[in-house]
Amino acid sequence: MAISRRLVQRFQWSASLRDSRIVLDRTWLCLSAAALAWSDYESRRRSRQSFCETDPGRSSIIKFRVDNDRPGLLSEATEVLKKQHLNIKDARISTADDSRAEHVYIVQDKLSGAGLSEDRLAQVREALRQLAAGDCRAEPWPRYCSADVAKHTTPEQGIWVSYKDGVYDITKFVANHPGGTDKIMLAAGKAIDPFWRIYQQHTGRGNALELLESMRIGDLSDPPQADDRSSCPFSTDPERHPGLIFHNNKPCNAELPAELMLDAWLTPNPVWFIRHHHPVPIMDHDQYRLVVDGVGTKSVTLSLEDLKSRFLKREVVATLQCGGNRRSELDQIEKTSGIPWGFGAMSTAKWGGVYLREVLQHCAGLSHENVEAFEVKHIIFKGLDSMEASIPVQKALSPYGDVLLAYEMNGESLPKEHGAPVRIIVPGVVGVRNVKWVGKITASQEEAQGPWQRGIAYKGFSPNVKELTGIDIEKIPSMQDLPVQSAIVFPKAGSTVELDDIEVKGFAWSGGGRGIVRVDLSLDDGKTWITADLQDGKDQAYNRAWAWTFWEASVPVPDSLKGKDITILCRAVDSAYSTQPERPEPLWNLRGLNCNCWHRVSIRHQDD
Ligand code: HEM
Repeated sequence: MAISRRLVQRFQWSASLRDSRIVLDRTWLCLSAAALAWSDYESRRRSRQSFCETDPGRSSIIKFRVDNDRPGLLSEATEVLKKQHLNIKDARISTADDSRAEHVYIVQDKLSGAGLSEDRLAQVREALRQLAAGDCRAEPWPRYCSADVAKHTTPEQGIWVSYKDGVYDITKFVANHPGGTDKIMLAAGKAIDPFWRIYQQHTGRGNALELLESMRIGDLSDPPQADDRSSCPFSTDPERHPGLIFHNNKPCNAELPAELMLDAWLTPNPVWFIRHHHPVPIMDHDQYRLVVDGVGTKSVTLSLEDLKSRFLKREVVATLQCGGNRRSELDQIEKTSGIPWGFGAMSTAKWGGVYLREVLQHCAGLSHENVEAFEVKHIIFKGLDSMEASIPVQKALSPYGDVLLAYEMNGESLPKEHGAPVRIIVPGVVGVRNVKWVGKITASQEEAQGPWQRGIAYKGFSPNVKELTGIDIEKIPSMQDLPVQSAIVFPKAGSTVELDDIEVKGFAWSGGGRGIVRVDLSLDDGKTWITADLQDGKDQAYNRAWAWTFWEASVPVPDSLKGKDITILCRAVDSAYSTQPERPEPLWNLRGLNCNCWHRVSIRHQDD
């Protein structure tokens, strides 16, 4: 029976850990990619050109087909392989409806770091046969050279890439790539190593390496030389505050720790959350030029000094939140794809700069008449790091939209980390539109290009959508305003409280400038509620409440819960009387965006 039809269950070794931990991988991406990769394996093997029967290559494949699979056989087999002094780079099982199964192990000789000679393969085969009746084949992993990889650049020929010493068939994965089809296709037929040196989020904490390994089809006979560390594009990134919670460092993605969140309504600059897509660009402020152009404008070029001297300085207090904030809660239902943020991918600052609308209208001549006449719909921001995003022209030009070209943050010059010399602040709108290090602003009839606007990165799908083949992504609107949000910051999950009243503190915020009208807390899963006192941020202007509102409450512990585990939950209501949904399950989406369900914190009450 073909492997594709019976690949219903798959275990994957984390190649980087190489320990005995088996990871049961249920991600949509892995499953579909793995199923397809393995179903294609046999046919590719038959047609391969440069497979060398005698050269052991860098790894070997052990295929162990058993008639009667049983629980624990995988562990027993891996023990046998370890005793044979093998590194297990990957392990998978495909099971049929009956009790037959095929175990596939990718192994490497511990001593030589290479695949196994014919003699060693025979020994391994014999050792495995002692475990269960069935057929055991051991063979070298197919070997290809870069020239073979280069021949595979279209869906018809298969889209292949190489990474270090591996060759991968990514044909079926391309449409599901979170960074967009255009970006991944840049590497079709090539080594992805140089691309991943820039986008190092792939080799950080996420699941990209595991995904890639699931698509492996062979070894690369002429791998690129090891990275030249001195050319690391991140070597000039700024020093970072050690108190941040780092998810990645290249590029940096770090969140504000809960312990520091409520210390000040304006988050201190050094502990502001960081969400980068690239290395931090180095920019001499005297050389900085901002180009403003596009349909309905007369093109202008402005220096930092022009912005400071030719326009009134404005100040706006705004909270920014990443669209993936609280993604880790959705990951608990089923792994999504992206940084597993807690609730700290948001922070607040007083931004100083000039109104974008004043630059567009008074300097570049983008009047309301021109917007109508030239059918301008979007304002596109291009960052010097090659990030690109856009917002609707209505938001950019609204006298109440408060979109800023910011050169100050909390009274200081904008730090490099946060976009110096100039960044965009789009209050009330998802963080990714607040483009840092902005070099060009363009009025356009079209949205910005790229994965962060048109790709899947910031688009919300229904919980049913687990893979994107056949879905017209362009038709799904990209995120702009964010929904109402709140979280309990204190007490911390897992802590113990002793008093009869629990002091609970947190924040609430909503997109689109909608203020917070109420925050409710419950200790009995929403049967009864206590209303919190709103603190800093409660008096912001109608529909211009761009910053978060802090809240606190003293919640009496009922006798029935004294001395027990208690789950505290909160939900906020915004000025549109929209409130947070109860459960995360109906919010689950492929990219893990917009998680704003009731926030729950479990603690223990200690009764004296
Ligand atoms: C070939 C195998 C590849 C795999 C398995 C892969 C996988 C992934 C995954 C899982 C993510 C989400 C990461 C996260 O948000 O934490 C991602 C994002 C991304 N990928 Fe890839 N990728 C591949 C190739 C590439 C290539 C060759 C490029 C560039 C030319 C690229 C560019 C990007 C970009 C720009 C993002 C978005 C990063 C961000 O928003 O910060 N990827 N990829």
